[in-house]
Amino acid sequence: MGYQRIVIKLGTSVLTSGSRSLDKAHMVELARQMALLMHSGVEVVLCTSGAIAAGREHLQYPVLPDTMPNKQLLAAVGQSQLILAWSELFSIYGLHVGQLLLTRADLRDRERYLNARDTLNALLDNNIIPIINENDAVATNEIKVGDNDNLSARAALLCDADLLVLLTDQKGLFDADPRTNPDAKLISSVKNIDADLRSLAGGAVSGLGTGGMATKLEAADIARRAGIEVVIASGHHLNVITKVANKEPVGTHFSAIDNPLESRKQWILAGPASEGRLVLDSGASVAVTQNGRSLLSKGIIKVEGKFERGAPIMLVDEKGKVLAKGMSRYCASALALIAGKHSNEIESLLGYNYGVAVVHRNDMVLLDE
Ligand SMILES: Nc1ncnc2c1ncn2[C@@H]1O[C@H](COP(=O)(O)OP(=O)(O)O)[C@@H](O)[C@H]1O
Ligand SMILES: N[C@@H](CCC(=O)OP(=O)(O)O)C(=O)O
Repeated sequence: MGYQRIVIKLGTSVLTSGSRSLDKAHMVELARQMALLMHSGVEVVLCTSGAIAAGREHLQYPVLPDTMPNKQLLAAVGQSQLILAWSELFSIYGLHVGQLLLTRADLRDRERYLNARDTLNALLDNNIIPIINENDAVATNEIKVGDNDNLSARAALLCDADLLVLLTDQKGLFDADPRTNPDAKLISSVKNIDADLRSLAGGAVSGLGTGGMATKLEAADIARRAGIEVVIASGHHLNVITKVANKEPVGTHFSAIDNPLESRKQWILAGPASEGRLVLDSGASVAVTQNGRSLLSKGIIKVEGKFERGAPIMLVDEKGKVLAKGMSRYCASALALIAGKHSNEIESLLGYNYGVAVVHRNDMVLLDE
């Protein structure tokens, strides 16, 4: 059984072929491959970078101070050029495109998340290619990260894809950065993303890219935990898109986990970055990770960061190892008061009680390897 719905992320390095401007000739080739899939009944969602690069090109490489508003200026100008280019290229193959500019806020808010999902499905149901990019004009912190790798993973969760393809300027994930290590070897398949594997991935070097391999691994981990296979490959490999769609061995393949998260936990995992951290004692760490229990106040050693009730937080052990991501039932200041105390003291200490579990197991996604 082939893939039915594929999210394809094209990094800046692929769209510019390492130059300062969009490589329209290569974009035609990529559009041809995606059109071939669409016409064969495989649904394609395109997550495209390149707005900032396109903006610089359109304005003829203005010398601008490296400020956030100027990056947003370039992205705002470039996005219109980018979507125009994709619209014209796909029209060659008889396909229309629809633009979705998303931010983390759109994916954090459940209603906006569901609205975006409905739009994606409506476009695909009508054989129209959804084209997604970060809404850089308003999403300042995302421009600083500029991370379309993670955006494409969230798009894959949003549209319930069965494959995420991250195309870049390297053949895949290597055991070291191939730019600086000529002896680096390509890793062809990954069954588990652990700290050792993450340590192989450096940041962006191409100068035009933003995410680097580190964000590609973050994206791969989110997608695979939701049951979505992932491939990282070179956007310049001959027929890379059709080959990956046909399950030919190209790039680095990441297996999906056997028991994918249900949709609410996918939403927690792919939701906003964590705002706080709870340090758990050894007993709570075992209870949460090995016994699947909820986190009680007694097991909290330390509360780090400021966050409100319902905010996503990271649960770590005494050595700082990340154990889980969850939604806290209490704000940071309340947790600081009840940390280390027995659950039956909550009411007396706070004057209110949202329940014994500080983070309920149904609001928790385990991340320990
Ligand atoms: N272990 C690794 N394997 C492959 N590439 C790596 C690795 N570590 C760092 N990199 C760097 O990540 C870059 C790809 O990320 P990036 O420049 O952001 O491209 P894109 O624009 O496609 O996101 C590669 O050009 C490479 O220099
Ligand atoms: N929204 C930005 C995306 C930046 C980004 O993630 O770039 P890359 O690391 O090349 O995928 C743009 O279109 O330039």
